[in-house]
Amino acid sequence: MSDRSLIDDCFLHDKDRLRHHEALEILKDRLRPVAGTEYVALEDAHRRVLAERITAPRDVPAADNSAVDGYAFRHKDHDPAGGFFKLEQRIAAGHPSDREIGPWAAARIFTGALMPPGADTVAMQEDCERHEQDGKSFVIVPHGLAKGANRRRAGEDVKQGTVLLEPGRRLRPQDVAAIASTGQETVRVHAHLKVGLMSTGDEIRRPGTDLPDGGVYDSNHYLLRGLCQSLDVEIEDLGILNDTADRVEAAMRDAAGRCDMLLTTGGASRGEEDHILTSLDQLGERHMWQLAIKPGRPMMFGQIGDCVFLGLPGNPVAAMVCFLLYARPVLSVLGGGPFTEPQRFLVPAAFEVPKKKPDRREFYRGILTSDETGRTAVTKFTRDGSGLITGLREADGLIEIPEEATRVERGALVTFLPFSGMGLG
Ligand SMILES: Nc1nc2c(c(=O)[nH]1)N[C@H]1C(S)=C(S)[C@@H](COP(=O)(O)OP(=O)(O)OC[C@H]3O[C@@H](n4cnc5c(N)ncnc54)[C@H](O)[C@@H]3O)O[C@H]1N2
Ligand code: MOO
Repeated sequence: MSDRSLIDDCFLHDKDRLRHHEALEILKDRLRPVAGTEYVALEDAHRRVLAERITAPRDVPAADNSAVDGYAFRHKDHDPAGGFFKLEQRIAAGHPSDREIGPWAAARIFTGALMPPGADTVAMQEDCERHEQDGKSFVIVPHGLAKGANRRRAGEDVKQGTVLLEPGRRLRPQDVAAIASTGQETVRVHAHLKVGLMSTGDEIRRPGTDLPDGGVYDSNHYLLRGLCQSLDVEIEDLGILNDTADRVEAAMRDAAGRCDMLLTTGGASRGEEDHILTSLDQLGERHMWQLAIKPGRPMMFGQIGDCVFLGLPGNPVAAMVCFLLYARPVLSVLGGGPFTEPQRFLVPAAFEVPKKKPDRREFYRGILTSDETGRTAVTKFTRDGSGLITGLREADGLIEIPEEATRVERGALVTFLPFSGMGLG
């Protein structure tokens, strides 16, 4: 673990602040899953974190069956010129037949119906011709069908005993479908985490109320609520706290007793009106504060008893960037999942930055576009202010510029973190 984990000087140079990768190491080192487990019906399993290994108890599909509506027969009776078969039976899905297909015989068969004994190949009905003669039915099958054509094999999707899903997986619709395909009707998942959301600042007001001079509407609450909902946690709205030390401390103590995690915004830097830091130090332990990143520098991480504490900066852009980079993996681990890193892609820059401060990692708001040749490229939201929700609204993701970079050249490959790879659809 880093020896810079307890830096507490707001006025350090970036090179002395904790770096992004060191912050991730501290988080990984300190975090353990805390959510208990429960059984839920498959109807309620979407987005929950799996707490058991799912193994296929049987082959899926359970037996050979037809992939099309058509005619099933023995391939060896079908010569290169095609075949003329006597229709002897009719097999629909859910109504298997145990009657053997003999030489030059075929069964009318429908998609999903089990192959009759002896048959190994199916011709699609559109490719066949039917004939009625002397009260009997015949079918002419065209030439060129390979042995096994249009037959789905038992176990071709999943073999009995295959591990379908490991614990820790956040279940997507197709994962729930895979569990359903095994016949299992309930599934063990991690219980919802309880997350307290608290906004701070004398100037902050909820929408729907009058805004006094100098007032600011509490956009961060709705930003964090939505971000948390993408992780399916239970949210407790702790409202807005005024900037008085006693109130902030009492509210944090109270919430920490009930919540698995407490997320605050605002009051993270060390102005005289910023009480989050002092309250955390009074009530619990601070594991990090002040990162060499932009935006998001004053973010803090600590714990109050068993409650994990993340103090996000008040500026909305910094709050969102810190949530996606740090709060999201923290919530995932606490909830029984993996430490989720954002997806990263290298994309050509359709912008340039002539001068960037070294020693800190910067995150710009990135908008996908195409360059002159039609290739996908990324451009930067032009203004850098950390209070501009417009940039977040217009962006498709974040552009990550590493510590050592001092400029960005147009056309150079830059790292792009799509919002869709951080749980935001
Ligand atoms: N002397 C220093 N000043 C500042 C530093 C520093 O290191 N030294 N850091 C700057 C950085 S970087 C950031 S980021 C901000 C964040 O500081 P705080 O977390 O203390 O945030 P506040 O001062 O409370 O608010 C900042 C800004 O955000 C607005 N805000 C706050 N809460 C909300 C909300 N719920 N919804 C919408 N907007 C909100 C608030 O009105 C302020 O405009 O500090 C710098 N200063
Ligand atoms: O984190 Mo602040 O938003 O860097 O300005």
